[in-house]
Amino acid sequence: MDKEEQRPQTSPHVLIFPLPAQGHVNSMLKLAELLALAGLNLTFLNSDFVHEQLLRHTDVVSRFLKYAGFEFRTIPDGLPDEHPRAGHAFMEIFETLESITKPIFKEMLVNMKPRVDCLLADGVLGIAVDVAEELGIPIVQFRTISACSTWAYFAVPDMIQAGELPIKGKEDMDRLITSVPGMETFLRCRDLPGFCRVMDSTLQRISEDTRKNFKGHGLLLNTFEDLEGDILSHMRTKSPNIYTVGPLHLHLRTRLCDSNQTLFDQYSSSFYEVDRSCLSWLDKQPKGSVVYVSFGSLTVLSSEQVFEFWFGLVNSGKRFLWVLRPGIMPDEGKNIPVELMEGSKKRGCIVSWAPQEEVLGHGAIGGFLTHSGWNSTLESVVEGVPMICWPYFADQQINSRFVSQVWGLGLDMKDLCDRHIVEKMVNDLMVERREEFLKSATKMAKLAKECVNVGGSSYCNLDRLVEDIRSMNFNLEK
Ligand SMILES: O=c1ccn([C@@H]2O[C@H](COP(=O)(O)OP(=O)(O)O[C@H]3O[C@H](CO)[C@@H](O)[C@H](O)[C@H]3O)[C@@H](O)[C@H]2O)c(=O)[nH]1
Ligand SMILES: C[C@H]1CC[C@@H]2C(C(=O)O)=CO[C@@H](O)[C@@H]21
Repeated sequence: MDKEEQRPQTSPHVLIFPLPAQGHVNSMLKLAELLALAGLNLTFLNSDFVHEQLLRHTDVVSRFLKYAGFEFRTIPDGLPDEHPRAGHAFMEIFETLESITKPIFKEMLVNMKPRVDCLLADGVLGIAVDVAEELGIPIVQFRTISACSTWAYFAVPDMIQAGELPIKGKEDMDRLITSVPGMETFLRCRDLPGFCRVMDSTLQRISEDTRKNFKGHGLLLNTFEDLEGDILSHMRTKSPNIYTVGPLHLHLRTRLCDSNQTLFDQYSSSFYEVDRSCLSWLDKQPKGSVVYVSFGSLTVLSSEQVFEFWFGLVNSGKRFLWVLRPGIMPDEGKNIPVELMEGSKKRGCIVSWAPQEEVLGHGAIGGFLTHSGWNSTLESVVEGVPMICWPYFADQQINSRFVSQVWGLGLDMKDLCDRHIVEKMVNDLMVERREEFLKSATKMAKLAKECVNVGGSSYCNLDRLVEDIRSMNFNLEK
């Protein structure tokens, strides 16, 4: 039987379309498997480039063969293969998604068999909302960032109207912002999503896409009520139908174990070769003694910045596991000082890409120096690992403010890159304030697990989403 004949005929056909970026594909694949477990027919639309990386570095495509109604399709993202797809240059993808991908996507939807009954699109893909409207296809949007950052982006027009944006230079960065409901007492200019620092077409695009998130059949968020309930209550005054279904990686693990599948086999959806040797290095380290350092898939650092972090880590005297992703440091030519080489030999392990979920779950990890990408933040929350936050761009600035100021799960190193500060913050997190942070991190980890267990808010919201998608297909269920 070919794929079409295999699809369960009484289930709606949902097309899932993530922004072609690691942090979006990771969470969308978790969601896709959860929906496949619920028996929906699914098409997962990757960019050609992303799909090539997944085929080269993972077995994720073969993993989904067990779901009868599941199919991968691909589409060009419009960028040349050699494009770095990282740093601020990543934003160029939005131009080619609009000019090249959008017409191909529309044509694909028109001709797809079976027809697509519902689009489940990335909340930052305005092109999907436009095409869904043109073709009259129901759409649910999944914004892969935190509720707090989504809400801040939603408020950008209000901040402009109130004269709170643009930010008026370095001396203005600690001014409190009062136009984001629920954040009036702690949100400074410097904590706004990074794109708010430059009033350009990028901010306008994301702000407009965010306003679209609050239209359509509903908004999915990879978060949970106990973490962001206060902000979610404000958001629900503008969009009553918000499904909090996260933490998705834990939610999937829980449901697979509940469905008596073989114990959840950790699978990778990485765009890079995963170096698992760091796990055996961790096995030799004392409990809670290692700082894990990773800045995600899009961050780009100068060699000066890399050396400031490196000196700070070595001078802290703590053990560290550091991910130096291919392309993170474009000006790689600098010579590495001998004291860094010596210090790293004694107490460090450096890899190009790690099995991060397993690393954060390893007993040797005592802290996480992170860029505050939302998946990394949730993965650290789930494992009860305190964080030092060094945001690079986008939603990361506001995530780091909530981690430190609202949730009490770590320290905010925003806008600083100095070896002495790195050293001090590592020691504060791992020694001086260790018990304080471990107490709040352990409590939040417990709440995360309760939300994805049977009867928990995220568990119930996912069931509601599946039923709502089914009910959209009135002509299938009678
Ligand atoms: O060595 C590594 C490093 C990271 N990861 C994984 O890669 C993902 C990284 O995602 P995230 O932490 O969200 O960071 P980015 O890759 O930077 O994600 C982009 O997308 C996110 C979700 O929209 C945003 O929150 C970020 O700001 C944005 O940069 C996570 O699942 C990690 O577990 C690995 O598997 N191995
Ligand atoms: C490069 C970033 C532009 C916006 C995207 C995003 C979002 O707001 O959904 C978060 O971080 C990045 O993945 C994207």
